[in-house]
This record gives sequence, C-alpha cells and structure tokens, in this order.
Amino acid sequence: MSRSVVVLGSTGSIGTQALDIVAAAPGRFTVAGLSAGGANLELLVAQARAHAVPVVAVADPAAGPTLRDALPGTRVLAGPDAAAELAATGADVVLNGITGSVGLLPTLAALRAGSTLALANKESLVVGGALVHAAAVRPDQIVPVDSEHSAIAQALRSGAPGEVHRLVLTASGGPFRGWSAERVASATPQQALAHPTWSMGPVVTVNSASLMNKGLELIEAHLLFDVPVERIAVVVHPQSVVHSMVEFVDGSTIAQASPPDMRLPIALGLAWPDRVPRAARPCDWSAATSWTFEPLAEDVFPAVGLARSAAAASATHPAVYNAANEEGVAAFLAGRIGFGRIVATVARVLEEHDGTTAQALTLDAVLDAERWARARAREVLAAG
Ligand SMILES: NC(=O)C1=CN([C@@H]2O[C@H](COP(=O)(O)OP(=O)(O)OC[C@H]3O[C@@H](n4cnc5c(N)ncnc54)[C@H](OP(=O)(O)O)[C@@H]3O)[C@@H](O)[C@H]2O)C=CC1
Ligand SMILES: CC(=O)[C@@H](O)[C@H](O)COP(=O)(O)O
Ligand SMILES: [Mn+2]
Repeated sequence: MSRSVVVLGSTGSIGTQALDIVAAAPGRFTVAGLSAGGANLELLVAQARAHAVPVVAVADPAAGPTLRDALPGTRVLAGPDAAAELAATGADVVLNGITGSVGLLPTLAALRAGSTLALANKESLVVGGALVHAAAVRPDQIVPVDSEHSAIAQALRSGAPGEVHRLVLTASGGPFRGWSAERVASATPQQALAHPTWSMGPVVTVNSASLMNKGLELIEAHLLFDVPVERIAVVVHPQSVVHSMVEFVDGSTIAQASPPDMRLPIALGLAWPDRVPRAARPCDWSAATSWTFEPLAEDVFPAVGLARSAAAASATHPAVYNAANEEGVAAFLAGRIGFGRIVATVARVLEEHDGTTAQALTLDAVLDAERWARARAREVLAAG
C-alpha cells in the first residue's frame, strides 16, 4: 500500500531530493502535504502541482494569497505555525527537512500525531532532547535521515543493544581540514560554502566547515541511540563514503558505505525498515580507490568538544549551543563577522548560560533558553 508522506522544507536540498525519490518510485508513496518558508514560491507551486498535493503550508503569512491563487482546490496554511499544523495531520511519514530549531514544533506535532518522523532536521532533536522523546506515542517512531545516523541505524541491525561498545561518527573535515586556526578564523563565506564532498543547504554547509555540524550530530546520536557521549567517537574521513560505524563489544566494527548521496538515507527514512531499490548508486569496486581516516584537530575545531560539554552541562545547554550558532552563521553569511567568531560566540554564550536545574525539561524552558541565547549571541556578535 502507498505510504502518505508530508515533506517539510520541500524546496530545500533534502526536500527536493525526497520528492525525486517519490517520483522515481511510482505507487510507493503519496505526497500528502508540502511545506516551505516562502522564499521560493514558484518551486513550491510546481511541486504541489506535480504531486497533486492536497495541503500546502508556508511560513511567510504574506505568501498565503499567492499560493491560494496559484493552487485552486489546494488547502493552503500560511503563517509561523503552518508547518506544525501540517505535521499534525496524521500522515504515515513526516519528513522534517526544515533548517534550524524552528523545526522543533513540527517535530513534536508529527510525533504526537503518531506519524513516523523521518528526521533530517537534527536541530529539533538537539534542542528538544527529552521533550522530543516524550512526544513519541510508540517505539521506533523516529527514523534518522542524517547520513551518519542512518548509517548507525543500519549498522545497529547487526547486534543487540547490550553488545554495542561505542559509536564512531565520521566527519569529512570540511573545506578547512588541515588549515591552521589563524587561516580558518579569516575564511570567507565563499570558502565555507565549498563543501568537499556534499552539496547541501547553506547553514548545514557552514556548520560542516566549523565542525558545529559534527557537534550537533554527536548530541543527535546520543539522543537517538541512548549512548552516552563519552562512548561516541568522531573520526575524520575526507572521502565521505563510510558514513559512520558501530563498534561492538567483541571488537567487531560494522560500517555503512555508499558514495555521498543523501537520496539513500532519505529513501530509507521514508520506507523504513524497508529499502527502496536503486535509491542511489552503490560503491564502484572495479576502480582503484582508497579510504582514509585521521583524528580530528580539536585545537583548530573546538566545536565537537563544546558539544560534549554542552551535553553534560544541563538539559538546556544543547539548545543554547544551537541557537548561538544559528545567530553566528546568519551574521557570518551576511558578512557581518569573520568565520572564527561563530564558534567563539557559541563558547562564550554557553559559558554564560545558567542551565536548567529542573528534573523534567519543559518546552517553556527550552524556548526561554533559546530566546536568551539568541539575544546574548547577537549582543556578543555586535560588540565585535
Ligand atoms: N542537505 C543535506 O544534504 C543534509 C541536510 N541535513 C539537515 O536537513 C535540514 C535541511 O537541510 P537542507 O535541506 O540542506 O536546507 P535548505 O536550506 O536547503 O532547505 C531548508 C528548507 O526549509 C524551508 N524552511 C525554512 N524556514 C522554514 C519554516 N519556518 N517553515 C517551514 N519551512 C521552512 C526552506 O524553505 P524556503 O525555500 O522557502 O526558504 C527550505 O525548503 C537541516 O536540519 C540540515 O542540517 C542533514 C543531513 C544532510
Ligand atoms: C550529508 C550529511 O549527513 C551532512 O550532515 C554531512 O554530515 C556533512 O558532512 P560533514 O559534517 O561530515 O562535513
Ligand atoms: Mn550528517
């Protein structure tokens, strides 16, 4: 039977690839809804027409009338809550491909509605933490789409939870691998946006360059697989073919390998636990090739260490880690600050955060921490 799928962030890198997968597997999926920010209405309209989508959501309230004119017969939701409203409609699968912690409420809404959450929007899990788990109404409701976490989920099929010794996240190292700290500090947006192996949206690409992406992924892995951060290692693998590994207690390591192509983990996220035939090309074993692994230069890239400290500090520190970074990335891409100030600002704001002492994390506590971190980061960034 066809699976109904809602795609949040349909006009982005994850969203467009998800719709490619749906189009390439006729009869397997039905698109039940699309959502976007509103920056690319032409594409959103074209997608809605191509997939005969019954509901479209857009964050920009001013885009509502344009969409209603262009899509007669389609229900249009417009405004900041539109994505969460769409996520709550009870589709079989909600793919969250929104960028940033603005994806938190849609993530919670999808889980509460009982939909399988195919999660690319790692920020919502990192900032929401225990809240996200508490919103789930059944086990295994969250299926990772992030390539590393998809790799780990696949590798975990090889053993029982008690047999897992540690998780090993691979990192490409980004465009500044091998650079000195001084050189990294003055990198330009153009340099930061030139990822060596993946073509992705701008925020995750800059996060890869600063290794903040790997810090977020460390916390994401801890939350998804319930493995303490001390038992999650990060290793640099510049080819991005081994997407991560699980080391078992007997010394066996199971790795997942495929050329860097998000269509594979997206397809698996939509079809989990099944695989979609020909979702992506496999490795070519007929050509000579080599895979290399090296330690992360933690002195040049402190972001992963900061994530370890944030995860240990309190339940609201991860939200602060992410919010300060989102502010830093926006300022960097707007040309207001140098690259080195992104992570320096995250470190400073984390240090100043009091953290929650409450037993149970609440949504208000997360949103308060976010608001405080964004305001404080803006002050620090403006002060120069
Ligand atoms: N791209 C990749 O290969 C990978 C991405 N990820 C993660 O997936 C997520 C998406 O990344 P990516 O696709 O690269 O990002 P993009 O910037 O390419 O796309 C972001 C999407 O989110 C939409 N959007 C922005 N704000 C809102 C909002 N308030 N409500 C609804 N939609 C909104 C955008 O719409 P509009 O076009 O209107 O702005 C766009 O469709 C991120 O969390 C990223 O870290 C994880 C692994 C790999
Ligand atoms: C494709 C994907 O999952 C990205 O999150 C990827 O991880 C970015 O690569 P690096 O962060 O390892 O450079
Ligand atoms: Mn990733």
